[in-house]
Amino acid sequence: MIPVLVTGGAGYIGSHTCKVLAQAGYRPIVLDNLVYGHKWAVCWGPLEVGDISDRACLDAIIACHRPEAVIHFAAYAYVGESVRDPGRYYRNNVAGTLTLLEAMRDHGIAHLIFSSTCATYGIPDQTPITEDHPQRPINPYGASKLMVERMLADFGQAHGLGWVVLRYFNAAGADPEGELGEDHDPETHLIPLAIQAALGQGPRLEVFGDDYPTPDGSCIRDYIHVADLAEAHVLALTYLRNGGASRALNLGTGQGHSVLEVIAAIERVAGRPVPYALGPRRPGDPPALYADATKAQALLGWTPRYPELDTIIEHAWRWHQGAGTKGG
Ligand SMILES: O=c1ccn([C@@H]2O[C@H](COP(=O)(O)OP(=O)(O)O[C@H]3O[C@H](CO)[C@H](O)[C@H](O)[C@H]3O)[C@@H](O)[C@H]2O)c(=O)[nH]1
Repeated sequence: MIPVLVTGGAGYIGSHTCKVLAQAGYRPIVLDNLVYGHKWAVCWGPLEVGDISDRACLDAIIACHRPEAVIHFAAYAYVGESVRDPGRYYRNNVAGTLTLLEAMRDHGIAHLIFSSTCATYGIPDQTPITEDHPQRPINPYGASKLMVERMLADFGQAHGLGWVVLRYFNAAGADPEGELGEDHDPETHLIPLAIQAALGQGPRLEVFGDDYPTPDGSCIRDYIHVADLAEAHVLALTYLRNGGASRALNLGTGQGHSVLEVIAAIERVAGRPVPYALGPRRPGDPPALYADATKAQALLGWTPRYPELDTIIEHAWRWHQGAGTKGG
C-alpha cells in the first residue's frame, strides 16, 4: 500500500478523504494537531498528533512512514476569526505550509494535493466562477490560501514539486455510510446549524441577510458533498502519480442554492420546521458563489455522485440524528 501523509486528516474533509484513500489501496498517515477537537475515531491509518509547523516532528514522521505524497488539509478556516486575528492565519496556514514544503523538498516527496478555497476569488465578477477568474481575496483566510497557491507554483518551478490545488466551494453533508459527519467546534456552517436548530439541539438559526441581489434576497452558495470532495482528492493524487501537470481546479456542483432554499430542503427532508429569524448581513459574505467545475470533471474524470441538495441534507440529517451515539 502506498503511504500518503494527510495533514489535518482527522478533520471533516480530511477524515472522509482518508476513508476513500484507504478504500483505493493507499495507506493514509494521519497528521493532526486535533486543535478543533475532532472526536472521530481515526481508523483509516496511523494517527500522529503533531503540527505542520514543527520541522522535527515532520522529519520524524516522514522518516518513519516514508510517504510518497502529501494531501494537505491542515489549516485554520474561520473567515471571521481570520479578520480578528490575521497573524494566527498567516503563521499556521502560510508559515506552517512553508515548513511542510521544505520538509517535502528535503525528503524528496514530489506530489502534493492542497485544500484551497473559493474564498481566494473574493467577490466574483461573474458566476459560475472559472479557475482563471482573478483571485482577490477579501479576508486573511482567503489571502493565506492564495499565498500558499503561489508558494506551490514557485516550489514547482524551483524543485519540481507536482501539485494539484483544489478550490472547494461549500463542503457539506456526511458519509453516506454514516461513519463520519460535520462537527466543527465551534460550528459556524449553515447546514449543521440549521439541523441542530430543527433538532432543538441549538439556538434558532439566524439568516445572515435577506436583502442581497438574489431571487429571494438570501446568499447563494454551491454545496458539494464531502464524499465527492474526498473522491476528487484521490483522483487528483492518481492524476499526479500518472504524470499529470500541476493544476488548480474548482470543486463544486455548479448549482447555486440560497440560504432560504437550504432551510426549505432541511424542512422537507426532516419533516419538521427549522426555527429561524432573518438577521443582518454577515460581513465579508459575497452574494453568490458557485463553481464552473467542468475542468475537474474533464481532467480527473470526477463526477459528483451526490449533486442533489436533498441528498446532501439527507446524509447530514441522518448523521446528526445518530451523532450522539456515534461519538461524532
Ligand atoms: O448561521 C448562519 C450561517 C451561515 N449562513 C449563511 O449560509 C451561507 C453559507 O455559510 P457557511 O458559513 O456555511 O459557509 P461559507 O460560505 O461562509 O464558508 C465557506 O466559504 C468560506 C469562504 O468564503 C470558507 O472557505 C469556508 O471554509 C467555507 O465553508 C452563507 O451565505 C452565510 O451567510 C447563515 O445565514 N446563517
